[in-house]
Amino acid sequence: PALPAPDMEAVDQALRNTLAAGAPGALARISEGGRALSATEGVSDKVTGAAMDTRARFRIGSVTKTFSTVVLLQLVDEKKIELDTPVNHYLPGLLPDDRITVRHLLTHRSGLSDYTNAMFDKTVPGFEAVRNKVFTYRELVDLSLAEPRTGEPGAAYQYSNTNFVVVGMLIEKATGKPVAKEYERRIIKPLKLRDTSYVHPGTQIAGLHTHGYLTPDEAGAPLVDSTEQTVSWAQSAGAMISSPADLSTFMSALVGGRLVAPQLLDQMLTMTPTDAAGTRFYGLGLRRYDLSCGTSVYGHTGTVQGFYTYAFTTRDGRRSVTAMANTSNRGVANTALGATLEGAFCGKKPA
Ligand SMILES: CC1(C)S[C@@H]2[C@H](NC(=O)CCCC[C@H](NC(=O)C[NH3+])C(=O)[O-])C(=O)N2[C@H]1C(=O)[O-]
Repeated sequence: PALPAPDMEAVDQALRNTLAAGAPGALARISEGGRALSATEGVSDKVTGAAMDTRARFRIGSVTKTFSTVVLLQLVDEKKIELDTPVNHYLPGLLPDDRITVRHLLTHRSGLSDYTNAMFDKTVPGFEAVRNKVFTYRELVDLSLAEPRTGEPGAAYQYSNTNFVVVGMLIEKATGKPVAKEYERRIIKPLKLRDTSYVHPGTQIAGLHTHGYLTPDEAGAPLVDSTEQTVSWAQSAGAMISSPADLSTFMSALVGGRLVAPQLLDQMLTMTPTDAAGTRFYGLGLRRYDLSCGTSVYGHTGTVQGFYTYAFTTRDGRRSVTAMANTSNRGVANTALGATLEGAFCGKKPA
């Protein structure tokens, strides 16, 4: 059934609420049938006062995980990697448990702890300590292995960046190439994503881009411009740069079967619940949200210092939405921003 028209009033109200919750700016871009509806509020640069611009690039954080999953599943299709084979078969001795499989990584069921919890326990000091640092994948995995594991392999969903750092290692081992090359060759070029790039360890966002502002833990403390960083603490788990239009192109191409073989896309879309309400799910490097109007949308969220992103599409890929606020560590901003999805996909609420 065709979706109701987006409720742009509700979308814009969600953006205004996001600013009221502390974001300097927020945007939403809805693409459908070759047309786009956009809404922006506030500023993309607190110094110049430049307005938020849906054409501008920004850091997408963990939406990168879906790009990494696509590359890995293409390698599975090419018989270079098997989903239910232990990671240590490909990377001998890396993990302390031979039972951890490639699939456990993509479903966040490996039990490997997330090193970023300790790394960013104190938000601004943690960020300042790593913003110009360059880590090897191995160093990031070792940070995780220094902490207790969160459970037995396969036992439970427990989100961990470590899983997708290991995915990056698998991609580089199987291809002999840096992940940047594989993203470029397998996704960015074929889809003509002109505003999407994997930059590591450079700290700049090239071209027209939005500034991101990290909200400190201390109430009332000034926001920190966190736009420039290596994102080396995340790499294949979160270092991608993109734009609202490119993310919608990517997500609708993904569900439309243009990136991953049908039987592997089915596995990507095979979801397990991640919340008590039973409206949030995770498959292989992909989230599903069940919205209040009964529509299920597929995509990923991203939190990287100064940017919070939602990038979702309908199962048929006909309507795709990117929403972004240029602050992070501000839970309410994320919650307010999330309401854009309801307006964009569910349309006007019944009176
Ligand atoms: C599961 C998440 C939320 S966390 C994960 C990843 N982002 C990170 O791991 C960075 C976390 C710290 C970022 C920082 N927060 C603090 O420092 C708090 N002390 C901030 O808000 O900028 C990403 O992106 N994912 C999000 C996702 O997938 O939605």
